Amino acid sequence: MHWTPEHAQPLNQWPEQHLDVSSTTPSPAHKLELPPGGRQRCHYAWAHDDISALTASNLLKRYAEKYSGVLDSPYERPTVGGYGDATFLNGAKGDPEPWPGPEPPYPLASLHEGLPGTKSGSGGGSGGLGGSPVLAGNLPEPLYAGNACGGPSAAPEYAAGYGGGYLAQGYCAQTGAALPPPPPAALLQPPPPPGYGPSGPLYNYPAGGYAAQPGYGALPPPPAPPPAPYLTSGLPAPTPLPLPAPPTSYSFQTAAPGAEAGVSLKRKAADDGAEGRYRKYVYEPAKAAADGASYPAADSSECRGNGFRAKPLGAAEEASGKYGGGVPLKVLSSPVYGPQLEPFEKFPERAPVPASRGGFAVPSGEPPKGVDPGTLELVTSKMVDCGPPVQWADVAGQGALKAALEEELVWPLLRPPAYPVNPRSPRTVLLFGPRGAGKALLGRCLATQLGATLLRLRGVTLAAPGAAEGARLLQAAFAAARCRPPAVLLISELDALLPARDDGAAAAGALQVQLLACLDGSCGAGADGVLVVGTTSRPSALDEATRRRFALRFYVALPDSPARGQILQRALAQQGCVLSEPELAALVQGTQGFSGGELGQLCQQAAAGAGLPGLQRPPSYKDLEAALAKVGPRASPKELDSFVEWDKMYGSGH
Ligand SMILES: Nc1ncnc2c1ncn2[C@@H]1O[C@H](COP(=O)(O)OP(=O)(O)OP(=O)(O)O)[C@@H](O)[C@H]1O
Ligand SMILES: [Mg+2]
Repeated sequence: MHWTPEHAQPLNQWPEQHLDVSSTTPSPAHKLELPPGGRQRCHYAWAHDDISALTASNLLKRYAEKYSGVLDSPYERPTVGGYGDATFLNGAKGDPEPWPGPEPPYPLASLHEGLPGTKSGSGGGSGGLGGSPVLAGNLPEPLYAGNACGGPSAAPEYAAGYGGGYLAQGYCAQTGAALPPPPPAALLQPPPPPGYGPSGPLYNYPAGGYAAQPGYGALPPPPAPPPAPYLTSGLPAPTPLPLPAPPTSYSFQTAAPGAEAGVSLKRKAADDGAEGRYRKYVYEPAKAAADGASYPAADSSECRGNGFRAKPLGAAEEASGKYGGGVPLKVLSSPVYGPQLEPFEKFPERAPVPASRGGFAVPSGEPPKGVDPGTLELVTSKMVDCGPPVQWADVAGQGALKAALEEELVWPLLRPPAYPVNPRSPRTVLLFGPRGAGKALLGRCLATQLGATLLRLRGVTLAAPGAAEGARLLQAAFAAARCRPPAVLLISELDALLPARDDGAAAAGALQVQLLACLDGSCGAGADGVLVVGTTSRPSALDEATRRRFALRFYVALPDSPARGQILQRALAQQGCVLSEPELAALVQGTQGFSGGELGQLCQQAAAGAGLPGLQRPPSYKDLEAALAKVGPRASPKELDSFVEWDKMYGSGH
């Protein structure tokens, strides 16, 4: 400052002059009250804002020397008790008042932004560097306009856990964790909105990473999160995003959900969440029976329905009796779902029937009323199915259908007390779909699940001897079923019992009349413990009277690709043929539209092509390719469409 005589006068008489700035720290006498609003302006008598070039360069040089070390040195968190926000924000030490008035024209990040608990967007003394809080924190006050008027002379210090009035609601004070030195460049930009960090990854997962998804196997936890990148916005990391919904899919071995025709989204949606629920339906290649049969033949002398072994009654069997009539059954508990799923429990053993009565006999020893004993004997010997038990897992695919059958039919029949709402659980179900799609197989499976004796009839067989004879056999079958509960009466090709719509032959009518009477319960079908399963590949041939007699009507669609693969593998394994993965995949692809029955025929055809009977070697892929020329799918696309249409109109959906 150049001394002149005017300067001898008292200060306040000094003429307005420009200040020759040599320090920006005004002496106490010059400390200004902050003007309301707006940025602080310093107007001293001698202040003027143009300084000589020499002075400016001296200043720059001095500051450059003085602070070059600071800029290069790592950021050290200011010690406790240093200057708090107040100092910085207001250029007046310890002044707790927030920066008065409206925010400065643009949201400057205050010195403390970037520290959890700092007031975001607050008017701040940080000047010139565009909201570079921490960098600003490193720099001396000359760079802060706010401090030009009495700011601290040293880098501001932050009280650990600072919680002064400047903190916006909801922010927690910095807890003393040293902040990593911020990337200076990143701090030169205006603070991004909360939740967005620098160009690096979004910091949005909890410190411990995501918990493994329940049920779908523990997802590998994501790598430990990097140290929280300093968010230039100065805001604490946003709350973690909600965990992603676990993936939805059936857990048992079939195609992707919905791949099976007619699978209702409702049921799928209802079941998607039950992880592992359908695990019990997983299709397991059967243990090839010694004689190569698809199922180990049961010992027919012990035939009790599906080849059950007789076993002395246990206490549980005594206690039951719901379906036992005179023949108490072990109380079946419904299969346990979910991860703790037990392997499908052995279906109950049926109580032994004294050998003297053999075969299918009335528990009380009395033949059912109105039924000729000879006919009864015929029915018993011809109709009782002594095939091996069929578990859900023996039926490839059909996941949603199996679940519907179990929930709407098996459970209510097995556990009436658990279903008080529906005192009369359905006792009639119609399975319709293409030939060989597995309708009879499912009927047998129902008998196994119910621990029931299985009586099998074929519409064609009943109709063959004439309607009158057929009607008599039908009546005997129902009576036999009634006196050996629980029993499943499986009537295949139901449509054959009805007169062909076009010829209206009266004879067949008698058969249909008998069928409807029996379905109405007049010959035992309504009795407890008798389930009638009708199957047809011509549902449209059923008239309304017959259709309405079946409380449930389910579409048995052709197997999807995974199911075809499982059926092929099982059939070929029984012939000692093992295909490579690519060969099996090609075969599955090449048998699109085949039913389970047709796949079995294909394998038999291939085996036949693999050498003379008795000299056969296991069929090879080439034999299968050759067999494809002879065995093809019977159901036409038009026919398949008609099934879907009928299902939409009359099906129970699943
Ligand atoms: N989903 C499946 N899983 C395993 N095997 C199957 C499946 N579908 C059909 N099969 C096999 O195909 C053959 C025919 O099955 P099934 O008799 O149940 O067909 P269907 O629908 O009753 O035929 P139809 O309409 O001619 O009476 C059986 O050997 C059965 O084991
Ligand atoms: Mg059948």
